[in-house]
Order: sequence, then C-alpha cells, then structure tokens
Amino acid sequence: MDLSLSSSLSRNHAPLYLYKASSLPNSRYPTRPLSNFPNQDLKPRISLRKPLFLRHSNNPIRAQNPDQAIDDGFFIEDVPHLTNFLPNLPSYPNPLHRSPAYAIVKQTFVNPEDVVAEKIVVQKNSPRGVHFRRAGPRERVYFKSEEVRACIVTCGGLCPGINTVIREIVCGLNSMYGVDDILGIEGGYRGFYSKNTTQLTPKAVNDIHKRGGTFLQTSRGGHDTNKIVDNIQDRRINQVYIIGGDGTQKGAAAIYKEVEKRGLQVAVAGIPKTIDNDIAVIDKSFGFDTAVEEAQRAINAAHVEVESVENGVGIVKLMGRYSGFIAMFATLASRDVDCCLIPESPFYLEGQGGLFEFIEQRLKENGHMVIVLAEGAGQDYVAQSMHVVDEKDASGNMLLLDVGPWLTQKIKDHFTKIKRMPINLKYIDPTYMIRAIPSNASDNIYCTLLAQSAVHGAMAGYTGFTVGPVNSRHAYIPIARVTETTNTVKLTDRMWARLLASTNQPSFLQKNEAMQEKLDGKTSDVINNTEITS
Ligand SMILES: Nc1ncnc2c1ncn2[C@@H]1O[C@H](COP(=O)(O)OP(=O)(O)OP(=O)(O)O)[C@@H](O)[C@H]1O
Ligand SMILES: O=P(O)(O)OC[C@H]1O[C@](O)(CO)[C@@H](O)[C@@H]1O
Ligand SMILES: [Mg+2]
Repeated sequence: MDLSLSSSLSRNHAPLYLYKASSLPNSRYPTRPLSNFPNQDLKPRISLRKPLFLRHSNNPIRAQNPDQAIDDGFFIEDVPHLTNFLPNLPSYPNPLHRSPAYAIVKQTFVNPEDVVAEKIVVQKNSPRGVHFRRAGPRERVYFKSEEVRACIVTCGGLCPGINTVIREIVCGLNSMYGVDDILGIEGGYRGFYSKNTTQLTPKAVNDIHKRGGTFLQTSRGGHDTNKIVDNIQDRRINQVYIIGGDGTQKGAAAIYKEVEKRGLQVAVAGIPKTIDNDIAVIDKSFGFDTAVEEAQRAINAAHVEVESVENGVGIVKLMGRYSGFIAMFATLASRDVDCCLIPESPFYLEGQGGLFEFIEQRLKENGHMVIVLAEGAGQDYVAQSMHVVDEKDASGNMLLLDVGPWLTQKIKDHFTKIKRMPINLKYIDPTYMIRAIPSNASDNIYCTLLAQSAVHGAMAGYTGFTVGPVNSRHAYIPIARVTETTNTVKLTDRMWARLLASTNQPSFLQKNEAMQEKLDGKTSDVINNTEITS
C-alpha cells in the first residue's frame, strides 16, 4: 500500500483542494474539478485520501479501496495557494530549519496532511465531516526572506489585543523568517491610498502590546478594492496582513480576488477581530475574554451601588450588536446579575412574565437587582416607541438605537408613576471601556498564535485565508466561511439554559412564541398588542 505521498504533497498544495463538498447535505461548497488546479498529475484524489482514511480506519478491506474512503464523508474546505494561479512559482526551504529555537522541536513543520475537524463531537457512525487545513509552518516557503515586503492594516472597531497581533506579526516575520521590510498602513483600508506608510520594526512595536487601541489607527468605510490593489502593486507589497471583523474580512476577500485576477504574487491573510465574538467557525475571537473580564468591574460597581440603597436597580449596558456573547458571559461569570437581555432573545416589559413583573418580584425578595443589557437587545421594541430614521456608519452598518436610556426611563416611569413604588436606578454604560484596554495574559498568548499562524500561512504561499482556532487547533479557513454567517447566541444551546438557570430570569418565550405565531398568521388576535408595543 502506498503511503509515501507526503513529499509530493509538500511540494505542491493543489491536492487538498479536492474535497467532495457537493455531496454534503446543504453544502455551499461545490466540488472543484481537477482541471481547475495546477499539477493535476499528482492524482491527489487517490493519494491523499488513502492515508487520511487509513489513519482512521480499522477495516483493512475498506482501506484498500480509496474510493470508499471518499464515501466516508470526509471533506476539506481548503484555502487558495499562490501556485493556483502562478503554477511555476519557486519554493525554498523554510528558514526555521536553521532556527536554534526550533532545533530540538520534535515536529517543527506541520504534516501536509494535517487537518482540523470542524465538529469535534460526532457519533460512531456519522460521516467524518468538514475539515480545515491545520495552521503552522511548512517545510517549504514561497518567498525568499529578503524579497518579502509585508504590510499590516487594522480596520473596524477596537478590540483588546490588536496591538499584540501587530507586534507578533512584525516579530514573527522578523525572528522566524528574517523579514525586515514591514509596512504599517495607517487608518484602515483608506490608508492604502490616502496616507504614507510607516516602517514597522521589532523595536518600534516592542511595547505596543501593553497599550489598548491600535498602533496603526483604524477606520470604517473607504474600501476601494482597485485603489487598494493598485497601491499594493505600486509599493511592491507581497504579503498583506489584514486585522478586522466581518466587514474587514469581506474586504480582504475582495482584495485577494483582485490580486488573483491580476496574477500578483501577493499573499492575503486575514486575522479575525471582533469584540462581539460574532465571527463564525472560530472558537472565540481575541480580546473577548479581556472584555468580559473588564465588564465584571462595571457589574460589580452596579451591584455595590444597588445593594447599598433601598429598591436599587442597576443597569449595565455592554457591547454586542447582533450577538449577546459579552452580556451572556459577563452575566455567567459574575453571579450578581439578575437578568441578562440580549439581541437574540426578544423581551417584553409589561404583563405576566414580563420584565416589570420580574423586577418587582426581585426587589421584594432581595431589595435590589442588576440587569445586564446588550446594546443590540430590544431594538425592534425601542423602534416602536420612538421616531426612527435609519442611520448607518461609514461601513454601512446600521446604527443602533440606544436601548440603555430607553429602558432606564421605561423602568423609572413604570415604578414611580404607575406602581408608586420609589426605586433607586443606577445606569452604567461602560461600552467603550471594555474594548479600549490592553489584552489580558491569555488573550496575549492567543494573539501571538494568531499572528504566527498568519505569518506561517503567508510564507507557505497560502492566500485568501483567515486564521483562527477551530476546536482549539489553529486552522486556515476560507474567508467566505467566516463571513457568510454570523455567530450568535443559540437560545436552544445549553449555555443559554445555564444562564437562565443561574439568574432565574423569565425566558420571555411565552410571549415571543405567541408573537411569532401571530407573525406567522397562525393566530388572529390572541395577543394584546398594545401591551407588547407600549
Ligand atoms: N462587503 C464589503 N466589501 C468590502 N469591504 C468591506 C465590506 N464590508 C465592510 N468593508 C470594509 O471593511 C472595513 C471594516 O468594516 P466594518 O466597519 O464593518 O468593521 P468590521 O471589520 O466588521 O469590524 P467590527 O464590526 O468588529 O468593528 C471598512 O473599511 C469597510 O469599508
Ligand atoms: O462606535 P464604533 O467605533 O463604530 O463601534 C461600535 C460597534 O463596534 C462593535 O464593538 C463591534 O462591531 C459593536 O459592538 C459596536 O456597536
Ligand atoms: Mg462588523
């Protein structure tokens, strides 16, 4: 049985494109024909699958037939490689071969067959499922160190750890690959064509991980693919590191496509950044833990304030446009929170099972309560009670209505005017404080791994990819996979149940279900609509 394909695979990266995604149920990734890829003489369909299959098979009969391995339901969603459109690109031994730091490492280079499973929990007989290429250094690289001219850009909102990622890209490129031509693009995407660049050296970025924000500045809007790629060409940049959220990654995909269209030897690597933790596929976004930790300070303050007065009600507003992860995790971590309101779980104020009833009950029981409110919670509800003009930011993101003051006023009015029950309401809005701080120790390490994975990937000639941990293993993920959906809190998952169990707050499900039925036209006028919209 031929298991000796590693060397041919490490020479060329086309084989792993051959996945069989079209046969996956609801697959969005059609199988790409062999003829789309260079070096098709390697016959990867058979060679690759044999050992991958064999590693997991105890059945020698099935293992002898590689086609049966394909039926095992094993798929790879791979990332592009420069040799796809530049088939004659030379490769070189990875300089890490000579690195004293890696001298006694058991396996410096990632096995070309290593993949990371998207789903870690499977059943005995379930298909093996979707996999991504494992991140890490490769035996051969597609850039000579002295010919690399890299650039780094940061876009979108802030997040703890951006500076650590910048620092570690610069230091990683320099210390592992001997690259010393690294440009900082200032002020986000528009910086490519409207600003001068700054030279980034290990010395220049040495201390920046201790600061919040972005050393390179950021912006929203201003993505002009042609102008950006013109500039990349004019400046002879051949590695582009792009740090940003979902919008930024869409921009990175557009840049990659244009680079490919022009046939440029430019590796485009995306590093996902979002304080909201709303990026799909990856386990968690960097800076998220730091933000949750910082949110504890605001929650603690609210708790101290409200337990020191009679009928104290504390409201803490946290970030989270469409995903309530920060609010959910901050609530779970704190244990001082009585109610957590997130965008995914519409709430209502009045009537049975509503928020007012719950507040009254908690005040009677404990004399105080704390509410954590994600900024995107109850947006439809708020919109119903105020005149709304749709406003967007420079990137086209809808600007949210400020649910914090709205809810504060609603609660005050209800208890003082209607219930005649004096309450002490303290509203805390630490919105920007939780994302403007430096990353904590574990986020720093996470950022380092992200940066190094991106550097290894670009040096190895991969392009149009995003890096990130999938089930704790860093992987190269096609950009479209992380931008086509958004990660949101699943109300049907056990984590939300844990939260409900810890706060004992209403689930608001009864009314929501009734509302949904009404929207679906299943019921006529069962619901008192004025109650819901007031
Ligand atoms: N569909 C798109 N195609 C190309 N560029 C885009 C697209 N969407 C957004 N961008 C660009 O990406 C940059 C950042 O986008 P945006 O402001 O939405 O932030 P983000 O990256 O999503 O980060 P976050 O939402 O976490 O703050 C902007 O310069 C914007 O012009
Ligand atoms: O005020 P800015 O900088 O536009 O950012 C606010 C938004 O950025 C985020 O932090 C990330 O998308 C959101 O939670 C928030 O709504
Ligand atoms: Mg975004």
